[in-house]
Amino acid sequence: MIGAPGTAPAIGVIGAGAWGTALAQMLASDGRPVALWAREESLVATINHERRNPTYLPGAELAETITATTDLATMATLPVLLWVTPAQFLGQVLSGLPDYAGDLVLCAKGIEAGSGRLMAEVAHAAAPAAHVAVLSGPTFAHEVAAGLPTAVTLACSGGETQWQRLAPAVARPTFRPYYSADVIGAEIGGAVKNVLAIACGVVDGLGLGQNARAALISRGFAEMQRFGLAMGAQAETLAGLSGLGDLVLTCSSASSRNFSLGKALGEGQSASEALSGRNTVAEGAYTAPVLADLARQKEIAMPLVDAVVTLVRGQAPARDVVASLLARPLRAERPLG
Ligand SMILES: NC(=O)c1ccc[n+]([C@@H]2O[C@H](COP(=O)([O-])OP(=O)(O)OC[C@H]3O[C@@H](n4cnc5c(N)ncnc54)[C@H](O)[C@@H]3O)[C@@H](O)[C@H]2O)c1
Ligand SMILES: O=P(O)(O)OC[C@H](O)CO
Repeated sequence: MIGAPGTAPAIGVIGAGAWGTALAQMLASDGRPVALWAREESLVATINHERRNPTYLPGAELAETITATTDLATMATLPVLLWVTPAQFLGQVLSGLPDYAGDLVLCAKGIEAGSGRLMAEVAHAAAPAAHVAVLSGPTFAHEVAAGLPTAVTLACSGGETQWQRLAPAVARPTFRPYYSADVIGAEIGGAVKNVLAIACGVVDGLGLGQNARAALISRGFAEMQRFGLAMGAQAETLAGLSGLGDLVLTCSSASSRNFSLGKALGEGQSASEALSGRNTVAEGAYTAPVLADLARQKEIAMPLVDAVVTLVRGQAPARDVVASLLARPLRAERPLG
């Protein structure tokens, strides 16, 4: 049983990394009980007894109404689960709950390497009866945990009926979801912006200036639009919180793990040095190669994404990669041309 008798949670969070823990804290901010699943036994004990998560979200004092557990089967009894394991582990962990039939809100941002599947496709295959939604937007975990305001896209595969169920379960005074029915668009914005944030970090690490960063955000958004529209996303979703909003956030701050990975590459660290020794996930490094493959299959030009692949594979130094991007033939600005 999760929680004290009479205080059983109606909502659970799967994954107690920085984002899962911050979401649990946000959901508990009005005193409601929240169940939080972690893989690590020791982390469960620390959260329950010391009210903190020093491994993934240091500095936050966690609400008393959060109860951590390693028992996935108990989580399956809850009607709403926010799924926050990193993108590459969604299928593996969700396969532990194949019969889950509640609302499954996907919060990871990435594309599955190997299969090229977006998160909702992975979820449909692993738990076919679940009602999938995607929550994505400009959300640094430490800010959300501290109660600072933000807004997100909540894209519901079950349309407005599902939104009517989920909005009150997820919204809090400083956490404002906006409805969308465009699941693919919400997923693509979050996955692509992580890759572009690595590129922006490289620009920062090389000291190329703020003009270059703004130019990269704009040309990166053109790549996101080209890819997204070809995959069936709606333009308004890509221009919204989960697309452009999150792109601007993640490309502007070393608080982003993806940006800081790129910054390290720009400062001259090798890809293996920059990637090793992290216990936090920079999703863009795993999404970039599979995204580049998907784009190639669809004959969509994504030169910035290709450049990030070259960098995370350690195939060329950052300065050379930037030089070859700048030497590309001049062309019209049209994002979709
Ligand atoms: N941190 C943020 O600010 C933030 C905000 C929005 C979205 N996200 C997204 O949320 C997702 C999770 O990121 P995070 O920041 O919470 O993670 P994190 O980097 O803080 O922690 C890593 C997580 O991966 C888990 N993990 C490691 N190996 C695993 C395995 N084999 N199987 C299952 N889980 C494993 C760890 O238990 C931990 O929960 C990512 O897709 C990220 O893009 C993060
Ligand atoms: O730290 P990052 O780069 O994983 O970004 C975190 C969130 O996705 C920002 O919205």
